[in-house]
Amino acid sequence: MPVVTFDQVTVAVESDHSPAPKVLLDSVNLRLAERRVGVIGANGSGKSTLLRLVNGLVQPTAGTVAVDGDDTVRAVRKVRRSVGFVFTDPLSQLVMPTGREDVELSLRRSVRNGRERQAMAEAALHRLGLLPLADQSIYELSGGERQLMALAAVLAVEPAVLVLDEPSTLLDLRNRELLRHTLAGLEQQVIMSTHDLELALDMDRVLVVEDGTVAYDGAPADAVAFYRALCLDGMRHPAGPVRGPGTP
Ligand SMILES: Nc1ncnc2c1ncn2[C@@H]1O[C@H](COP(=O)(O)OP(=O)(O)OP(=O)(O)O)[C@@H](O)[C@H]1O
Repeated sequence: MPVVTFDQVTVAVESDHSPAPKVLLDSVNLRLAERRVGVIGANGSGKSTLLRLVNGLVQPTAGTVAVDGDDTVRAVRKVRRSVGFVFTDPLSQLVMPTGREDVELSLRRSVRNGRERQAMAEAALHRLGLLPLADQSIYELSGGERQLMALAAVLAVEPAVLVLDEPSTLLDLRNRELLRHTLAGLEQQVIMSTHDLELALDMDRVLVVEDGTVAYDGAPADAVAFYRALCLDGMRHPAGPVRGPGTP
């Protein structure tokens, strides 16, 4: 299994609202060697930032991130060959008119032979039940269908590490189960952020990100319990308890 390491990683950006930089992640240390790593946490806590560091889409302001010892900044090309990244919004990823063309484009670098590439694309589309939609315009697909198509395009090249940023947001129950089943059958390492706590429970290890730090790191059930407590506590302050409509 690949090993992804974060060594004293801080990400800070210039802020329009304050002279001090805004800290998105603060001194994160991690060694991820499990097959299934989940990342959960509130909106804006830093999950996407953490994931984007793994393939060099975000660079650390301080510290280093490495995949099997390869620095994600200095060896970014090598890292990107082994790390596949699936975005939350499939339209920021799918660039070709149809899903089939997109999957074939993904394979272009690694598979020179055209027929072989077509066969591999066919297999990747088949795996996610997408063959009937393969030649339809991307813009005529539903959000969930596009999300699966983006996953097929990344899975086709069989990256050693698969990073998924909230992959189930647009999926219905059936397709969410298909995603779970697909992830369960993958050989490679998966690092996935999600708001779907049931999906998080399928992982081997779960990180809870809170305000730019890893507030909990451990077994999925414990991490989910920690996160629930954190959220419910958060609802009690600073604005007071959340009241439903009609609450006196
Ligand atoms: N380039 C940037 N410049 C300024 N602020 C940023 C930038 N990227 C992210 N942020 C801020 O950093 C924080 C963490 O963002 P991030 O996208 O990592 O959160 P998240 O946990 O993935 O949230 P969500 O669950 O809503 O997707 C947010 O407050 C966000 O507004």
